[in-house]
Amino acid sequence: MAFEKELQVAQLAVARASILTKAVFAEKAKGTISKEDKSPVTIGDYGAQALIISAIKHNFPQDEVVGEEEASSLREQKDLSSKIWNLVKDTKLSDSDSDAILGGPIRSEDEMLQAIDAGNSAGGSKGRIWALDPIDGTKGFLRGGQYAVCLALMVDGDVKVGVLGCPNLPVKDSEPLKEDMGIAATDAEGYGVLFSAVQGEGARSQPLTKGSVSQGHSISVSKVTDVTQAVMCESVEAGHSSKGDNAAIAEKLGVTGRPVQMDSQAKYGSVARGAGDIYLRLPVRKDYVEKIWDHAAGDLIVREAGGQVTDIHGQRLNFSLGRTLTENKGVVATPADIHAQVLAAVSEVLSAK
Ligand SMILES: Nc1ncnc2c1ncn2[C@@H]1O[C@H](COP(=O)(O)OS(=O)(=O)O)[C@@H](OP(=O)(O)O)[C@H]1O
Ligand SMILES: [Mg+2]
Ligand SMILES: [Mg+2]
Ligand SMILES: [Mg+2]
Repeated sequence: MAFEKELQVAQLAVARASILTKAVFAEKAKGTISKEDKSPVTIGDYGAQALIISAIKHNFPQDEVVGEEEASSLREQKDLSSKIWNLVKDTKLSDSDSDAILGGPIRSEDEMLQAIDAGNSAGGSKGRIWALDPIDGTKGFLRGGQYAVCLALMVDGDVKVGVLGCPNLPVKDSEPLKEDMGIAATDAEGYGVLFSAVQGEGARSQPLTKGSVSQGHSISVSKVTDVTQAVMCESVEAGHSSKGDNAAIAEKLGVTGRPVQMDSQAKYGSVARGAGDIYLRLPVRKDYVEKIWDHAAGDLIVREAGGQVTDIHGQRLNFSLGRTLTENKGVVATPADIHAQVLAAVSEVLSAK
């Protein structure tokens, strides 16, 4: 199998970081992390980024990382930094062999800050570059809803490995999508999924555990042929995707059900395993440019599951241009069989505006 080591490290690193994000959420729920400590999401973001980058650098020292967060402001906030360090130093996988693969614990607070800083790659079309979103769907994380820990490896600008840890999604692939699904599910029985894909080798899912990873099982997009029966998913935040355009497209397609709103790349995971059929992300503002870490893992996972992912103009997402998707606007992710039909409706609605 290609990229076997990379896949294993990525899966374990995402699983370990998810332990931290769940701990942060639990502390917030208990009130141990208060608003004065900055938002819990900041603590989770930095902590998860540090853990994942240190695992990548331990195994692949030459690789670069495009990470969402950077540590310069954290260096000036000593209290916040030591709070994050207290969580990071104690976060480990319960299986010690698996934890050792990641290089074991980070050794010092300074090393933690250095790891966060190492997410500063400019990206591009040359070499091995990881794209990392330590918490995608920060709003969802805060409300106890969907969020994802997202990691992808690109080689020469092409996504080769993608991993999504979704702590609040149901384990069962066929569970129908619901808006309140997994609300504050942190560690509840039956919740937490780890999606993965390697280019050319299909997409898989398995329970997101605290210990180790397995082969998982193969997943595929839904076989929906009658688009009127499709389940659509969209962002929760109106500022991230145009709800009005989405509704107009649904009407044009004759889709009868209401769209399911969920935060984060959990939408890509849901389409990849056929729990949802159509993910539309329609630009709200002309000037917003999508970030590669918000899409790289999900793009590969959906395509490897038999889906098609393009922007609103039908172009593949181009991850080789730097930290952003400068050539693309919006996202249309569906099973390959209905993509042309959905894209046609998207074009009609958007060009009529
Ligand atoms: N204006 C605008 N348009 C499009 N996208 C935006 C915009 N502003 C922010 N973002 C990015 O959206 C990421 C959150 O993902 P979703 O939009 O899928 O989830 S949500 O339902 O809106 O929370 C979110 O990722 P995180 O910051 O990791 O949460 C942002 O990178
Ligand atoms: Mg994000
Ligand atoms: Mg994020
Ligand atoms: Mg953010």
